[in-house]
Amino acid sequence: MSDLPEFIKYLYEKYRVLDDGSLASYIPELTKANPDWFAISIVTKEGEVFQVGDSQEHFTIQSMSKVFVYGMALEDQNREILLEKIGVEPTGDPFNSVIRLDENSKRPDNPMVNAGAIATAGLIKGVNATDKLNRLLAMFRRYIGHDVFIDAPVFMSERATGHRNRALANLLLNFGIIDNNIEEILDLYFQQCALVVNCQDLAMMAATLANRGVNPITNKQAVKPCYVRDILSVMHTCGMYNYAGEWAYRVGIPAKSGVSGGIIGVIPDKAGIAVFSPLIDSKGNSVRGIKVFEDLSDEFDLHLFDSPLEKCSFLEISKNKKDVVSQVMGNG
Ligand SMILES: NC(=O)CC[C@H](N)C(=O)O
Repeated sequence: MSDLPEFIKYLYEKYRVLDDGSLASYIPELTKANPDWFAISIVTKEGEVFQVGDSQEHFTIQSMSKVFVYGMALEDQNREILLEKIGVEPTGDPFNSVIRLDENSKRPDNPMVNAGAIATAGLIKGVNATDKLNRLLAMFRRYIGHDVFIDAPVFMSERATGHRNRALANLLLNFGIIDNNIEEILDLYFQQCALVVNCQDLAMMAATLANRGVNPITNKQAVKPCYVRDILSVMHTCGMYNYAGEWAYRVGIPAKSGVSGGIIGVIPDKAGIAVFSPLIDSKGNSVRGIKVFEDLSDEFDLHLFDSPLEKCSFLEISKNKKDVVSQVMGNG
């Protein structure tokens, strides 16, 4: 019997009361989120689902989309062409910074920051804008396993206010990274960010990556297995922006966050994890999300560099922790 269901309930209770952080407000529509929303979902590579809280609440995927669109660009172009246009170096800068793109004058540092993600959107193939969007939606559908749609008000809200992203796109054009259909590329980028998901969907998408690109429920291949390694590498080094180093140190799970308050993490060959709580810190990462991932990583030895000898059998907790959990949950 796995201890996981009880443990995530415990984490939910432990961090529900934490109300640090604030709602993202630079995209006006995101301020409509309820700060109390909180969910933890885990999907194993066999398709088993464990979850607690508001796991069916809808929100937009925001920057977590960058992971999946990067995978699609890898398939559409190939590794070398992509590397010429977009690097794989962490920036240490905020996700929406223009500084390094201008200073480097060549290419965005990585596909997980906005500059790199806009460049990635520019590399998606299709005969016209509609075709590109349809291909993108079909790709998301393969990961999630059911029909998907775009939140039009969030899309319009970001399109109307995304001046910084527009500035990045203009710099990318200046450096010859994207061609001059800037508004079309930005639309695709804003649309991918406005994809509607819930926490369970996110965990399923992460589980698909954990399962080498195959959705554990539908058994459909969402991305070619040879690219999963590339995707997880950039998640590991760049997925948490200017917190990526500390995250790799403390949590050690390839992950990606979004300003709507989600964080996805991939445990290769085991499971996908998603936490959703819209209160974010100054770096754009969910406050409760970080805490939950830290505890899960510690408790189940999920850090990539935990010694294999010390790793406990997946999803079982220690006797001491069991006592703490029982006390908090009121059944000890
Ligand atoms: N970190 C994020 O989630 C940012 C995504 C948002 N759509 C933006 O471009 O600013």
